[in-house]
Amino acid sequence: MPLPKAELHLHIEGTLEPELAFELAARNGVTLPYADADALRTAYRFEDLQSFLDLYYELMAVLRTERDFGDLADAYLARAAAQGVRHAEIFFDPQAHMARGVGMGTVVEGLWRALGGSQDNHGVSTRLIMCFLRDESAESAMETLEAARPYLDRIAGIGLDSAETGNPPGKFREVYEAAAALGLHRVAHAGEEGPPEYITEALDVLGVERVDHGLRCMEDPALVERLARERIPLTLCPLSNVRLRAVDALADHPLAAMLDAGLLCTVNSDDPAYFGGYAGDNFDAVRAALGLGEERLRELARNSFAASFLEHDEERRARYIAEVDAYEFP
Ligand SMILES: Nc1ncnc2[nH]cnc12
Ligand SMILES: [Zn+2]
Repeated sequence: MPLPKAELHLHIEGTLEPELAFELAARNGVTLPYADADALRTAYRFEDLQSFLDLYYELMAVLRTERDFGDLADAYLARAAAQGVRHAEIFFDPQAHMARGVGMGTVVEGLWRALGGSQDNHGVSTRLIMCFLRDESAESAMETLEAARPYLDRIAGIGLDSAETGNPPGKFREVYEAAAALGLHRVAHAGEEGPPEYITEALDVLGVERVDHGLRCMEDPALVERLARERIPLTLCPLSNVRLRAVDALADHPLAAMLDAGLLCTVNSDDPAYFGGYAGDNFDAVRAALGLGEERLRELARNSFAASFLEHDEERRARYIAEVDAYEFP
């Protein structure tokens, strides 16, 4: 049995495996510019975040119906469960679908087909986090929040993703204020490719409760000290960082140094179909590359539940953490 863990940084569109992409393309009469799943896989060589995002958005063309979104999420939940994920907080990018004429209702209700039965079918509790695309306008983000109003009983929080450089968090101050007034949780990608100042801005201007990635905080010792003191969770994605060249190699990843600095780190998969591994694969990879011992792995798993939005169910959180404490490594 794998180490129990929560996954807190997972883009559902980034779980689209090439085989499912071709199946959905055939179902929806969409032509993909690749001969087959293997040919598509060979295109997964990225220079940086933008070169990944270009392919990520291109492949979304196959997602059209509620059934498609449900099948996508169900496939993820099955894989995640097999790797010890007990709780998943799942990002989705509605603007990328609405721009193609796929409505908010299709996306949310489609995802809910899988999420609604996830506890019973996979033993995985879930939360849904709606992300705004930071390379789109602040007005578009606000319109997206408005479009989500009928579905807010399904949505636990908001996030901010897509091309970071040149799109600082402060651009989205108003929509984050509006989301806070609606009682939504707030997170944002910051410090993946962008500078440490974006992390500070996400905290101070957007009021985020967790920072997604946050890797580049290590360039600013005062910021590291603050993040540690305030117990701000960071959702790190080691295999993503290697594939998108935020770090040269896994052995150079600062995760161990971040834990030593007292940061509340978690390990997640980001876009597992593209980056070579799901949550458990990321744990295995850092264990091997960084020589993390059992207590460090247990700390990462405990952190994932401590940082999750389970405030409505503290009993469940305590049960998950007790499972981590009792876990015996093989
Ligand atoms: N790693 C990442 N960074 C920013 N936006 C994303 N969208 C999907 N994956 C992302
Ligand atoms: Zn991400």
